[in-house]
Amino acid sequence: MFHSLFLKPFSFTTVRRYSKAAAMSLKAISAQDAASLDKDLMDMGGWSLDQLMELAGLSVSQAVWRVHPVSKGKNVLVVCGPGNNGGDGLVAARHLAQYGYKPSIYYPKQGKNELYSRLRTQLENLSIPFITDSDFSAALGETSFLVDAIFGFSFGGPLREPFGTIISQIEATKVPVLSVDAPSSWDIASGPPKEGPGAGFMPTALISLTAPKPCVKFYSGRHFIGGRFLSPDIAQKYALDLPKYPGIDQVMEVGVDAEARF
Ligand SMILES: NC(=O)C1=CN([C@@H]2O[C@H](COP(=O)(O)OP(=O)(O)OC[C@H]3O[C@@H](n4cnc5c(N)ncnc54)[C@H](O)[C@@H]3O)[C@@H](O)[C@H]2O)[C@@H](O)CC1
Ligand SMILES: [K+]
Repeated sequence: MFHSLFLKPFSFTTVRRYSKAAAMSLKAISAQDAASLDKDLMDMGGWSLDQLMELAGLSVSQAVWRVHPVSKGKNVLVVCGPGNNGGDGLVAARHLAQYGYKPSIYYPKQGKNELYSRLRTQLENLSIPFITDSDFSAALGETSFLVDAIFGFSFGGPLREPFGTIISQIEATKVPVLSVDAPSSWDIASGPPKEGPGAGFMPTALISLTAPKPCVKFYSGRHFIGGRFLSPDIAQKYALDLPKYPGIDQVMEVGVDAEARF
């Protein structure tokens, strides 16, 4: 099932801030279809997971630059989950180091895929620190920006520890947060939990990869689209819009408040 996302009417200020192309409507993709789309890209489209993750992570790093340019503070804490959303965060951290940031990574439950081990090696070779559980609170206090790469479209069910505690800590901080693909702890379809960790979690910015997920209708904040690898045939199969990225950008801001219509 697909949902259309239409941007709220733009004020004069907003029109000046966002290009006409960026004011396009974008259709959302369900978690199930997002997983199926990825499989199609890899099974039939000739893509490998590494390639998709590299482009997703590159988009994330460019969104960080837009929201929090290095002049605003070099310390960026990237919190990574055990799946591919965490992998996007690892790739983004590598780019951020190349851009002049000082990223650090909190990776409490590293996934088993050897791809994550290779990304970790690349980061360690750039002397990017992986912080320990006991240092997480202090790192939260010291960072000027946080990337939430904990869970993406495969998140489901009540939060299992240690992630409930981690989300609560992030929620309690005043540090600006960019969430990758979905605010972690939010149900991909029904949005923020009614109570408990994540119930009050509203990141400063969100980057949707390939297409917004339905939970974006509960989101208010800066919203970007990234993952510039969608081909027209796949877009057509899933009835998605092909975002009109400007020039060589890997990311495009699509509006401050997106509103889903069902
Ligand atoms: N086409 C795209 O847009 C691409 C998306 N990618 C990324 O891949 C993500 C999806 O990756 P995955 O399918 O690996 O899944 P996720 O990274 O969303 O999460 C899966 C992990 O979270 C754990 N988990 C799920 N629910 C939990 C709960 N309630 N409590 C604690 N742990 C829980 C699972 O055990 C699993 O380890 C996307 O959101 C996106 O960030 C890219 O890496 C590749 C291409
Ligand atoms: K996330």
